[in-house]
Amino acid sequence: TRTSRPQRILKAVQRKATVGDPQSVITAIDHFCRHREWAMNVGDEKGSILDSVVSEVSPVTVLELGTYCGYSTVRIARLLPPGACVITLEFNPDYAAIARQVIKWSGLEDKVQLVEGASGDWIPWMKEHFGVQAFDLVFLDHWKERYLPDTKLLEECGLIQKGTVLLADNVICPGTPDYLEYVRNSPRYNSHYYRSHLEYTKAEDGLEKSVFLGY
Ligand SMILES: CCc1ncnc2c1ncn2[C@@H]1O[C@H](/C=C/CNC(=O)c2cc(-c3ccc(F)cc3)cc(O)c2O)[C@@H](O)[C@H]1O
Ligand SMILES: [Mg+2]
Repeated sequence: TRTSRPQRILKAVQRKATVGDPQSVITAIDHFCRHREWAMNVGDEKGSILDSVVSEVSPVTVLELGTYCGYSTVRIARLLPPGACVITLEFNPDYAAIARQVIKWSGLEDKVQLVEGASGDWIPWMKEHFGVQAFDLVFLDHWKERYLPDTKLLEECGLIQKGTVLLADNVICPGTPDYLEYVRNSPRYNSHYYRSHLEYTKAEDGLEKSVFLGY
């Protein structure tokens, strides 16, 4: 096909959403993915759970792993108070380029730092390069087999501290069994499963929220 699916998602935003109106960007993407072409955004149902966790945590610094088209980046950034920001890592340059435009259309670029590169390469530099002391909230939505190694790397780098909340997408579908086993069995995390559905479908999926209890 001439264009990529992310390019068609951006077109839908530019056609249907209002510049500077994050909710209209979210609505445009959800409508496109529900009625035209499925895509792996967290979606409206799980997105509402994401919203409630963001509001509950009211984080100052958020890390998102896996930007894709920027749908969940916009969901998170629109709820952040002035001075708070989300750092989002994306290693596919084409997806990053689309996400930058989606984030710009929503008018939230001041609250978002999109970093192009692999999570494993960038996490060790977060303190030095971005002045991050620790993350208040981490949203995991990248390659499912990277959830556990990146969580361990975040721990080793001291970027997860007492009270840090990890929120993981897709713990059922496609599934992240090793990550789930780790956070649910570790004495250092308090975990809760939010049962929901795979974006835009009736299949079961859910989000796992894990609060770090400290060492
Ligand atoms: C190297 C570390 C690393 N560093 C930086 N960026 C990275 C990265 N690894 C990956 N990325 C980027 O993140 C995004 C990938 C996300 C991967 N997500 C799913 O696979 C997924 C699948 C389904 C589903 C598909 C088909 C079904 F039938 C059912 C369910 C549903 C979902 O919600 C899903 O999130 C892309 O932008 C990658 O470029
Ligand atoms: Mg996902």
